[in-house]
Amino acid sequence: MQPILETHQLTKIFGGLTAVDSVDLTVPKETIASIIGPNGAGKTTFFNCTSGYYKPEKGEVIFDGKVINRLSTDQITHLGISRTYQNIRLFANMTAIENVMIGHHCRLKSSWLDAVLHTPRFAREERESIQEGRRLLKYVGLEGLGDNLARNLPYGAQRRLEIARALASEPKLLLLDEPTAGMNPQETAEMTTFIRSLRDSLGITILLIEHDMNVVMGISDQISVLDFGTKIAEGTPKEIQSNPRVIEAYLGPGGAALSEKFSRKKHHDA
Ligand SMILES: Nc1ncnc2c1ncn2[C@@H]1O[C@H](COP(=O)(O)OP(=O)(O)OP(=O)(O)O)[C@@H](O)[C@H]1O
Repeated sequence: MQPILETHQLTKIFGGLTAVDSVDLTVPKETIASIIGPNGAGKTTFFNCTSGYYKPEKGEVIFDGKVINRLSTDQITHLGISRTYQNIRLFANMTAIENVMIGHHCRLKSSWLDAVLHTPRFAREERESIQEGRRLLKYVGLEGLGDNLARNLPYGAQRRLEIARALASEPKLLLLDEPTAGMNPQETAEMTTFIRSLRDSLGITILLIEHDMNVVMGISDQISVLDFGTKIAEGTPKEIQSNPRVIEAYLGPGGAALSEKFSRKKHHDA
C-alpha cells in the first residue's frame, strides 16, 4: 500500500537529550496507525516534528511524496495534515461553531481586505463556512450545540469538538494525541468507533498516540513502539503484544520472562 507519511532518520534533540532518535516510520494510506511507548518515549515530540511545530535536527518527513520538514505549520496544514492535542486546546471563550470555523479558515480564499470591505466573496465564504461548521458538528455528534461556549461543553464533547476543528481543514492525515484520555469506558468505545469511521467513511489516514492498550490493540492496523526516542518494534497488534522488547520497555528488564510466565500460568489454569 502507498505510504502517506514517511520519516527517514528523524531526530529531535533538546540540549543533551535526544527525544526522537533516527526514527524511520511509514504510515500507509487509509490505515489507522498507532505510536505507543512508555512516558517520555518521544511520541508527542514525533508528532510535533511531523506537524511542523518542531524542526528536526536531522532526517526527513515526507508527506504524500513531498518533503515537509522545513515547512511552516500553516503550510503543512494546507497540504493536508491536521492534529489534536494531548491537553485539549480549544478557544474556550468562543462558541463551538466558531472553533470549527477557525479550522476551516485555511481553505478560504478571501483576504483581510475582503473581510474589511465585506465583499460578496467574503460574505459567500462566511455563509459556506457556517454551513460546513454545522455539518461537521453534526458529523461528530454535536448537532445543536454550535452556540455553546467551548468551555461549557462536557469533556467528551470538547474532545469531539477538537476533532471537528481538525476535520475542518480537510486533512488527508489526522494526528490524534491521546484521543480517549480522561474518558469513561462508554465514551472511549464511542470514540473508537468514531475514529474507525473517519478511515472507513472519509478515507482519512489516522496516526494516533494512545496509552489505553485496549483501544490501541482494537483499532490499529499498524503499531510502532518508541522507547527512549528510538523505534524498538513495529507490526500488527498481535505481533506487538508478543514482542519481548516491547514487554521489557513497559515492564523493565526481565519483564518479558515475567509476562511469559504469567501467560503460561493463565493457559495452564484455564
Ligand atoms: N520542549 C522540550 N524541551 C525539552 N525537553 C523536551 C521538550 N519536549 C519534550 N521534551 C523531553 O523529550 C522527551 C520525550 O518527550 P515526549 O513528550 O515526546 O514523550 P512522550 O512519549 O510523548 O511522553 P508522554 O507519554 O508522557 O506524553 C522527554 O524526556 C521530555 O521531557
